[in-house]
Amino acid sequence: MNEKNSEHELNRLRNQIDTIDSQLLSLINQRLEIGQKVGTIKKQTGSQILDRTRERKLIERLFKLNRGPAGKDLLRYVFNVIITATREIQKPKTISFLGPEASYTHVAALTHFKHSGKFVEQPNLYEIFREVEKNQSHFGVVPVENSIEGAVNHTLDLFADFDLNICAEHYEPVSHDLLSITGEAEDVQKIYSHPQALAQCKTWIKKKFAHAEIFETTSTSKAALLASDDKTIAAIAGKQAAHLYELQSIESKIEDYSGNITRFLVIGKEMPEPTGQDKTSIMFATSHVPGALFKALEPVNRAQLNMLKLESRPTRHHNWSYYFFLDIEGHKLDKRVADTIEEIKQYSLSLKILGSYPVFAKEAHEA
Ligand SMILES: C=C(O[C@@H]1C=C(C(=O)O)C=C[C@H]1O)C(=O)O
Repeated sequence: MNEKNSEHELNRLRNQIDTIDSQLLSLINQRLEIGQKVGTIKKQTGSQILDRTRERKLIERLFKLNRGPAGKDLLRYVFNVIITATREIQKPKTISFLGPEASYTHVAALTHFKHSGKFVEQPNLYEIFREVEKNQSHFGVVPVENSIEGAVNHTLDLFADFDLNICAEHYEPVSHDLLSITGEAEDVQKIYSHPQALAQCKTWIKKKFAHAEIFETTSTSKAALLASDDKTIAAIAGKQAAHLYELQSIESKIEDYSGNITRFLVIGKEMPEPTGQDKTSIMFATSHVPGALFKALEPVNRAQLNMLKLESRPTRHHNWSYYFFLDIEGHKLDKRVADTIEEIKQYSLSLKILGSYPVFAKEAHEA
């Protein structure tokens, strides 16, 4: 095929793709409209939006119908997104995240909710908790722990101030870029980022940008936004922020350790049902006497429950008194878990169940 012919053929094929895309768009919208009608019936009959049996049958039917080249994984992935959107339209959800757009919390929120819902940015973590408490948002997404830097203390402290449930957990890989308008290292005089990201890259910064002044921002995307206005500012942020704020990468993967991952929590007022693979998070304060923590944890050991995490934070009410944040295996409706929590309560000054929720399964968010 000569150049002219192949260009002609390419145009013809792309026109076909455009026609198919128009049909797909129209079909997706038709499906969503039908979903809305199904939603109205469910509301009248008082039935639940989610119908897992119907969803499973629907996917199985498509697998049987399929003649390729699409594989099962692709079909599951594509239809999962469409089904999530169909569920969402029956009962729209509002989700608060740490703004501005393209922060890691935003990315985690989008991935967790499969881009379905109304995503609203908040200027800080406190506002996320407050929006959910005031019923302005159904859910909030907050970072709680990073594999390099450890606990996000601010989030833990907010659990003491608000009575909200943990409804889910989400793990999101985090890889940082140094970003600026020009993408030239010699233009950089200041480095902006969230304290967690700065800490995750501190050795790299010391080695490569010892001369730069460091400034903390409320989020990595806020740093990117500020960098998009001044070529002497470089932001440590993710690829999504680079894209959104039209920044160039000076260097990628600048975190001090690879495999960097952040655990996020979805907070809300819902209480997830047991799934058989759950975690329960509690917080409690022990009295300031020798052996208090040991006594409080003994029931966990006796019940042979797996302890998944233990963190401590000052209560801020009295010096040297602490809140302990404990994650254990199982759901609070499991008798063994409920009895253990009752026992811990007896050795605690106060105890709050933060929630029982399914253990994160990566596949659930891919498929
Ligand atoms: C549309 C419905 O509601 C939900 C969405 C489904 C879908 O997108 O096909 C299927 C089952 C339900 O979880 C339904 O019940 O048919």
